[in-house]
Amino acid sequence: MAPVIKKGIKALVDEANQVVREITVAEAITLYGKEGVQFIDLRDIRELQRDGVIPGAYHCPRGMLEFWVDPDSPYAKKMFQQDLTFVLFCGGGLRSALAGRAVVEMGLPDVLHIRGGFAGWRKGEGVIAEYIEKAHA
Ligand SMILES: O=S(=O)([O-])[S-]
Repeated sequence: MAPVIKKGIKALVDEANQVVREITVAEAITLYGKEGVQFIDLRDIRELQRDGVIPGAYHCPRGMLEFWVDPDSPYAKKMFQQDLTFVLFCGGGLRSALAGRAVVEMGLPDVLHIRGGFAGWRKGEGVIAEYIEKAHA
């Protein structure tokens, strides 16, 4: 028998959106490129390769976010130890809600996420570019 899911994705995302501020694509476009604002791309690498990227966004796969944010983690990244407004996005705005909630609860002070994610950004004619593989030295 299939397990009974007591709290589904809709409830989880709705709850997350009470904790992390969701912004529209139009708001995100006005923030894009501003000093002190860093876009964070939570999508899987295959999504970047297939759909393209927002230039300047920092790629942090969803599964690594909490580990990269916590300075005490062995995987901590300097990117998240800065006083920045972090604008999270994923493919459609669901993963970024859950991710945003997690890092707000961890103590990151200034976190937003984009409603509709990359798909919404593209529809709203936000800047996108082809993904370019980084050369590894
Ligand atoms: O998390 S998602 O909205 O990209 S399916």
